[in-house]
Amino acid sequence: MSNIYSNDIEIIHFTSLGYGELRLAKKYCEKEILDNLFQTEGGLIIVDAEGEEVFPAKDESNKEYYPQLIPNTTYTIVSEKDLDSDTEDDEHDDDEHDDDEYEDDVHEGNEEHEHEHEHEHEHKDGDCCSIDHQHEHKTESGSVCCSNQSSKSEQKKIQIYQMGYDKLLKMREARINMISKLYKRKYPDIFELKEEFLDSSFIDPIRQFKKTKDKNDLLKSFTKLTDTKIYSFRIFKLDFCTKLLEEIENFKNSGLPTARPNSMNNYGAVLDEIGFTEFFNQLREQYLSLFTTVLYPDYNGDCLNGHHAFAVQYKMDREKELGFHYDESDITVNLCLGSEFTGGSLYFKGILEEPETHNEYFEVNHTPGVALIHVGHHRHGALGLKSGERTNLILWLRNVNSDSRHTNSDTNVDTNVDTATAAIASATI
Ligand SMILES: O=C(O)CCC(=O)C(=O)O
Ligand SMILES: [Fe+2]
Repeated sequence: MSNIYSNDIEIIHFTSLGYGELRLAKKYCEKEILDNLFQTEGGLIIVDAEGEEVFPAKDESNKEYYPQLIPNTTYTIVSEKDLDSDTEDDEHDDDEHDDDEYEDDVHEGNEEHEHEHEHEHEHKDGDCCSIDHQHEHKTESGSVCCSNQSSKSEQKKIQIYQMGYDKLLKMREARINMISKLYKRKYPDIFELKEEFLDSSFIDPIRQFKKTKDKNDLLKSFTKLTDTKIYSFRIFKLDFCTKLLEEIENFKNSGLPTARPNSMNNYGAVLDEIGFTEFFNQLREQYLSLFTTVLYPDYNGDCLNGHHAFAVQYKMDREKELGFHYDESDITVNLCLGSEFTGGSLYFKGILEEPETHNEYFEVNHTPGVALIHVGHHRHGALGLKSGERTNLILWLRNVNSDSRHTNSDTNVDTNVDTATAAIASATI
């Protein structure tokens, strides 16, 4: 695996059994930091690609030592606690064969989003309560009292899901804390949204609309691309896009913990984790919602109250394309930040819940500074990059109450939605 970081810092890749992946500079790979980032609570086990346990390890005199981790290598992190609960579950599970499939999902996957699938699975099965209800109904002892009707095995599933979800939240919190303490921002002034960042074609119609209340004024700078409600428009001035791109690079070169932006894209960064949550809350509340209310009232565009903001990156020697999928959002904004590239166009093939649109094929090229807006369940993918490097800012906008998969009762929906489910999968089709 080549080193993807431009300033040659030594990066270690970690995958955590069932809890996602992380990249981290070697200089941060101390035991305490790994314990915290992976919430192993002291029971850290590090396994190399050959399945050898490299930590805990003992030298000839039986003294425990911490290993030298090799850059550009992937290690698996396991916590003793997870192994313990795995064993306990197995012991109690002998008479509950119905649960086997579920147990496999929980403990053997290595993607955060597998929790998401479990959640979907529960809905398909007609479970009585969503994860958020479980949160609310949790008793002090941690047991779930969701419904008298739910069977013991269902309750157990819920508990396991809940534990995984809580752990994902804590892991996310640990990353955010570490980043807020150690990250040296390149452009500190861009972390707070200012009107001067906005392109005049974005802000002028808004000013006009506030005077006239005429929706046609608002939509003046939107170009309709398809009858299936794909539009293009500008949001930020180009020099802001360049600064944001440089900030993302600066963050990646810091070697601080970077989680995958979602379950499909391997490269990029979660902007909410590096300090942009309030920025995008304001962009959504004060500006984007005006447009989505008019354009997408039937897709929750009039009641958005949360987001997941991330950057995706494509480069010739690593990820070049993105498979066919739909987003875990109500509305998606996709803004090309640059820099120089050919290829990588997006293609769209109809909205998931609207079969009459499924024979659509619409391709659109990216232009730095230009954003696309589309229905989250509009099925799409990205064609292969032909040269250069492409970075896009993606905003998954949501009404967090409309679908339990999007909700997170631990966070204030008006200030930040996302989430452990930042895991939140784009679903592959
Ligand atoms: O590559 C792109 O611009 C699209 C990314 C995307 O569809 C996604 O992250 O959900
Ligand atoms: Fe997508």
